[in-house]
Amino acid sequence: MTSLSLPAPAKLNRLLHITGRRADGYHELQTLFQLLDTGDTLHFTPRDDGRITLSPAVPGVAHADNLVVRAATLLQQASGCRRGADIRLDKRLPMGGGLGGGSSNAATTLLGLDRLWGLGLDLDDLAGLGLTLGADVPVFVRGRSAWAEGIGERLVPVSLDAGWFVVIHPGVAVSTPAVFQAPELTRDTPPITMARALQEGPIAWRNDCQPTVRALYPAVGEALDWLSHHAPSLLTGTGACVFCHLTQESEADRILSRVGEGWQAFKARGCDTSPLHRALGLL
Ligand SMILES: C[C@](O)(CO)[C@H](O)COP(=O)(O)OP(=O)(O)OC[C@H]1O[C@@H](n2ccc(N)nc2=O)[C@H](O)[C@@H]1O
Ligand SMILES: Nc1ncnc2c1ncn2[C@@H]1O[C@H](COP(=O)(O)OP(=O)(O)OP(=O)(O)O)[C@@H](O)[C@H]1O
Repeated sequence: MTSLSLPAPAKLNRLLHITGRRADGYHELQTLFQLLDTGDTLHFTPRDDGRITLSPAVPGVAHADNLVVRAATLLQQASGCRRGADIRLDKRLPMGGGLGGGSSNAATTLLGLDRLWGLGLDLDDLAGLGLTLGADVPVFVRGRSAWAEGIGERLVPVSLDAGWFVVIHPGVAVSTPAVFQAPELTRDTPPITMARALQEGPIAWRNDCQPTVRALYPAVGEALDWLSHHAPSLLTGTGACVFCHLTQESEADRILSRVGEGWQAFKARGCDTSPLHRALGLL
């Protein structure tokens, strides 16, 4: 195989409950991951000398810290593969946006290089490797919108009401560790069953991080207030992005045409199966 171009889609957390805190400081969550048909694109070309190159560099992220490079190196170590790759990353997703951009880049790298290097690892192996890179990586490796528990690694595929989403980035980067360290964060939401969450539907869905993020980042609150005038709106992950769900594309276009300057906004379609897995013929 000479080269491979693959999507790295975004996710939204349509519900996010924090149900506890583990001894290692990580938080136990219940969440509904919604995959989107929009995201970054990665291009992989094999090398025989074992080197991993990445271009262009992601501003503010050192080469060795980039989740693409970390995923590629981890895969080399886990498989004993001596091949390398030149990787190009077309970045569209905002960083620190709660859209899982870095995690999705890592998942696409794991699946892309597994294919390019002919390793034949299965999705269980790749999801296990991915979890060591970040809590959001496994859902992108498995490629299905899902109900998730644990720190995001116990996944049950679900079919969500796909429709359209308007996503607004209010121009601030939110630090995920800072939100999870905030003393006032709700950490004791009683666990619910997946069946109950799905039965209650979007009207009842909320994000336990939202009050803390509103307090720490007023710009996020402003975006939420503005979008809520058009449709019920929520924070995704730890932010900074906020979103609303719409049945018609024309409603999304109408809202987008009114978004003021200073905010980055886009529309995307929800999907139950990842564009990555469709591109690889896996689902
Ligand atoms: C909030 C979510 O976006 C929901 O999808 C994810 O749980 C965050 O996943 P992520 O960005 O992949 O997070 P990681 O890179 O694994 O963790 C970043 C930091 O956030 C905190 N963290 C993250 C996830 C979690 N369940 N509990 C935590 O306390 C930890 O301090 C961790 O050091
Ligand atoms: N390839 C990458 N793309 C984006 N961020 C990266 C990448 N590699 C490392 N990072 C680091 O990871 C951090 C989180 O980036 P990411 O785009 O995944 O945020 P996020 O959308 O808030 O993710 P999540 O929803 O998983 O919390 C960035 O601030 C950056 O320092």
